[in-house]
Amino acid sequence: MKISVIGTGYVGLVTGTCFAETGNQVTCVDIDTNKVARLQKGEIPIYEPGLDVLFDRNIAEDRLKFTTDLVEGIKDAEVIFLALPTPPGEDGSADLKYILGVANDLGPILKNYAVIIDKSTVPVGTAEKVRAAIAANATIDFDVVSNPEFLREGVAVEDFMKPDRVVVGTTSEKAKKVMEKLYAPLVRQGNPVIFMDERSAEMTKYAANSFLALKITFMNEIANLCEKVGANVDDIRRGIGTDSRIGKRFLFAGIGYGGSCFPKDVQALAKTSSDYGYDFRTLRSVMAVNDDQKKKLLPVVTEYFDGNLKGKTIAVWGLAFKPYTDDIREAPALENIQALLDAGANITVYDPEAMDNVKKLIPNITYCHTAYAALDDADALMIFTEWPQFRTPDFEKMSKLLKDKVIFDGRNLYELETMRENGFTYYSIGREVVSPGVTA
Ligand SMILES: NC(=O)c1ccc[n+]([C@@H]2O[C@H](COP(=O)([O-])OP(=O)(O)OC[C@H]3O[C@@H](n4cnc5c(N)ncnc54)[C@H](O)[C@@H]3O)[C@@H](O)[C@H]2O)c1
Ligand SMILES: O=c1ccn([C@@H]2O[C@H](COP(=O)(O)OP(=O)(O)O[C@H]3O[C@H](CO)[C@@H](O)[C@H](O)[C@H]3O)[C@@H](O)[C@H]2O)c(=O)[nH]1
Repeated sequence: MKISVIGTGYVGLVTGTCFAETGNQVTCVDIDTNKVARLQKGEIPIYEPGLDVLFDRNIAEDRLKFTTDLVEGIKDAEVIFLALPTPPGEDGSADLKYILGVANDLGPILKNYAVIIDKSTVPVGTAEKVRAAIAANATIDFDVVSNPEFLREGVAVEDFMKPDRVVVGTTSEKAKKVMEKLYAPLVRQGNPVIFMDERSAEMTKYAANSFLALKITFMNEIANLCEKVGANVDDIRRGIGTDSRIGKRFLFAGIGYGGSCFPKDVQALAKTSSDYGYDFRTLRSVMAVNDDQKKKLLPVVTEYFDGNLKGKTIAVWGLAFKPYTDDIREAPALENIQALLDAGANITVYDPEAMDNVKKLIPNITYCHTAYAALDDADALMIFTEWPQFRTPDFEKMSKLLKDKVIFDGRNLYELETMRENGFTYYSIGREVVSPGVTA
């Protein structure tokens, strides 16, 4: 098939590359000239494991192209993906200006029947708006389909190539056939392509993200209670996750959820609810609890240093909102670093992939080449991202480098017993505090 992808960010680039990999002819369009120039030179502008192999192969085999020219980009396309940003507007609703802007541009330049696919996360009713915007200027037949994307950053290629399910919102039989053909190579193991009306498809995406955010937030509240009653949240996770009705995944308590999706999508669903006169109380709680959770370790660190962080050096491990990505959107680390700086602390940081992105936002901290370099002469370590390389560090080396052997861990990386054996003071989430000389 001839496919066009408009918007070549995390979703667009993965979508374009993966559909080239299944043998289609793909052109990716973006208005960011710098990004397109890099892509045309064979450079991937994001860090996404496994994407490079597919990207290089499909460019070499001439199935994957990049352009800034929309007319050229959609020429002869049977399928046109909209993988454009939908950031939160001032009132929390998803801002549709990018999607509707492109929809307005598409009308006059469509020259053959095409299925236009909303891949972006968009509120209920958007497909109707996109259809109306295109139809206002179009002279030929087209369909608009809602096809939300469920990939996770860091494992995007795997999620895309082997999706748990594909959700397609359309009532057009013609579009349905195109979508079946497009996705057939990705669902050969029998994972379903679930057809529904477009409003339900749009809502499914928000329901999925909000439910996952709720699941994490519930565990974060259990963790907060564990700290008070003297229980261990990791044991509770294992104890409940083995119940197949609950499931093992997305039960890890921590320093709050971040990223480009959960925060904005929970907010957007809450806004949709209030627009329709429904008070979605669990969503309001999820947002409020997560805001607090992200700041949870700040008073703990401050109290440890007797209420005064002035002149203290805090080492930070992890900046990305999660491992295996350089994405720092809504990353808990950033808010915490800013608060520590405001309190007069100095910061030394290490992240294997995300430091370049943070440098642009927070230039006045020390970026280190290794995790250990960040610890040199620091008064304490804070951990915000569970990169695998932080999981089994050399505790002896850490002891020598840190001025004070204290760790504030927002991701529960270490066993309490290990920290006790190594003589650290160790604060984590939903577990007892480890203090040297104090037995469990
Ligand atoms: N990032 C994820 O993991 C993920 C997963 C599922 C769904 N989504 C949803 O997918 C959508 C895109 O997210 P993303 O993370 O890929 O965003 P992104 O910011 O990484 O990429 C969007 C791209 O669109 C380009 N763009 C903006 N206006 C344009 C225009 N008029 N023409 C062509 N290109 C234009 C931007 O330059 C940018 O490269 C959002 O709705 C998001 O909620 C994201
Ligand atoms: O048990 C868990 C799992 C995740 N998180 C946090 O939740 C956030 C989101 O993580 P994850 O869902 O893995 O990353 P995303 O790439 O943001 O993916 C989510 O958002 C995408 C964009 O909508 C969807 O496509 C995906 O299905 C959905 O998982 C991160 O801050 C994680 O640290 C936890 O705190 N505990």
